[in-house]
This record gives sequence, structure tokens and C-alpha cells, in this order.
Amino acid sequence: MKIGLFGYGKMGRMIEQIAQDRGHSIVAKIDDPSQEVDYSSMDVAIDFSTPEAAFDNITNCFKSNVPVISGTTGWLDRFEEAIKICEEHKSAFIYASNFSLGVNIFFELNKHLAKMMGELNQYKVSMEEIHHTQKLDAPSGTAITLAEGIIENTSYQDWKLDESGDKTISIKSVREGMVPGTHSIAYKSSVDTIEIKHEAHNREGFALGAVIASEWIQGKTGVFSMKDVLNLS
Ligand SMILES: NC(=O)c1ccc[n+]([C@@H]2O[C@H](COP(=O)([O-])OP(=O)(O)OC[C@H]3O[C@@H](n4cnc5c(N)ncnc54)[C@H](O)[C@@H]3O)[C@@H](O)[C@H]2O)c1
Ligand SMILES: O=C(O)C1=N[C@H](C(=O)O)CCC1
Repeated sequence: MKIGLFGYGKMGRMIEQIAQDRGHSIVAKIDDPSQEVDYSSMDVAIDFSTPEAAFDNITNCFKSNVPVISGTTGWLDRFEEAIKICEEHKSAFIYASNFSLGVNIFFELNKHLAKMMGELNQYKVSMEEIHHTQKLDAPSGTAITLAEGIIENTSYQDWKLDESGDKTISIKSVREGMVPGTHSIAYKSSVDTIEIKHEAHNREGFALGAVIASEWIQGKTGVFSMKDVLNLS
């Protein structure tokens, strides 16, 4: 498979390594908006760039009929617009706030736990995410997906950074050192706490998931998720 990388930072470099180990070749490394792009050489584009760059990177690929795997977070206010362009051009797209197998299992565990806790008013939910100090967005995309999973399955209605309420999930974002990504969700009552946690030890799981998604999307048209790729029920 011939891969175009959009974003050649921490994730772009890790994806390059894993893709090459799996027998793929990197035909473009786009790390700057002024770079000229040869879309005709790509079987797939993998975008791990910046919140400002992602929308243009992704939609330019759709317009050139190149399927896209994007893990960039912090740009989702334009997600519906991107989907429309994907559909108009009969292209293919997978966005995931987190591509690791472990976090995608954790997403399902979170929804299951939320369903169980939904009616138990004595418990109050809260969330914490910890990432490295270079991260541009807060809360993390993963924390937002987790909050959405709780909202779908309980009477919570929204989430806010550092602010809780009867219907509001409080998310605490911590930035320290080189932490690749830790997410925990706690349900606290006056007598006990139930907590679930996912801790990434490095970025390999994110990168491997993105490469597996790129392999999976070949020959497909439409908008998919990591749940489709991993066949999680
Ligand atoms: N979904 C996941 O599994 C997952 C995992 C890790 C990181 N991320 C997200 O991926 C993104 C990148 O993370 P990172 O740690 O590699 O960041 P990074 O800062 O190391 O790399 C981003 C790169 O994008 C480049 N860039 C800037 N403008 C660009 C443009 N117009 N086109 C292409 N590239 C451009 C920058 O020069 C930089 O090298 C972030 O949004 C992060 O939150 C997602
Ligand atoms: O390092 C980052 O930046 C990460 N971003 C994603 C997010 O915002 O959830 C996934 C974890 C690492």
C-alpha cells in the first residue's frame, strides 16, 4: 500500500515505522501547508496533523479520490462538513479520537458501565485525562468520546472542563512531562468509588491502529469507525 502522511511529527514518524514494518511504502510526507502534494501516487492518506490543518488536508484528499484515515483531534466543529464532502466525492473516511485497540475496548467498557450506573443517583461521575505538555487541545479527543459514551447511556447532558453539575460531566485535563495518554473515569458515592482507567505506555498502539484502518479501508466507499475495523460489538 502506498501511504501519504499528512503530519510528520510524533505520530507521523511512528506510523512510518509501523507501516514499513508491515510492508507498506510512504510516498509523501506533508508537514507544511506550502508543500505541493501528488495525490495520484497515494492509495491512502493518514492525517495526524494539527487542529487547524486537518480539515483542509482531509477534504483535499476526498476531492482527489484518496481515502483518509484521520486521528487529528480538536477540529470536529467541521466534522459534518467533511463528511458531506466525502460523500459528494464518493470517497472513504475513518476518523477516530483514538486508534488503539485498548482504548476502543475501553470505549465499549465505558458505555457498558454507564448503562449500569445510569439509575444510581448516589454516584457522581467525573473524568481525568493526562497528556504530554506539547498537546494543543484540551480536553483530549478521547475524553470527549468517553463523555459522549456516558451521555448516550445516562441522564448526563453535557461535559465541561473542571466544572461539574447534576447533568454535567466534569473533565479534568492535566498536562505533564511526556505522558502518551491516560484516561480514567470515576463514579463516586459517599461510601465508595468505582474507577476504570486506560494508560498508554507509548504511541505504538495508536499508530498500529491507524495502519490497520488504512489496510481495512482499501476498496471501500463511505464513512466508517474503528468499531467497524475491529469488529467490536
Ligand atoms: N487518534 C489517535 O489515536 C491519536 C493519537 C495520538 C495523537 N493524536 C492526535 O494527532 C495529532 C498529531 O499528534 P502528534 O503528537 O503527532 O503532534 P505533533 O505536533 O508531533 O505533529 C503534528 C505535525 O503536523 C505538522 N503540520 C502543521 N501544519 C500542517 C499541515 N498544514 N499539513 C500537514 N502537517 C502539518 C506539524 O509541523 C507537526 O510536525 C494531534 O491532534 C493529536 O491529538 C491522535
Ligand atoms: O498525544 C496526543 O495528542 C493524543 N491525542 C489523542 C486525544 O486527543 O485523545 C489520543 C491520545 C494521544
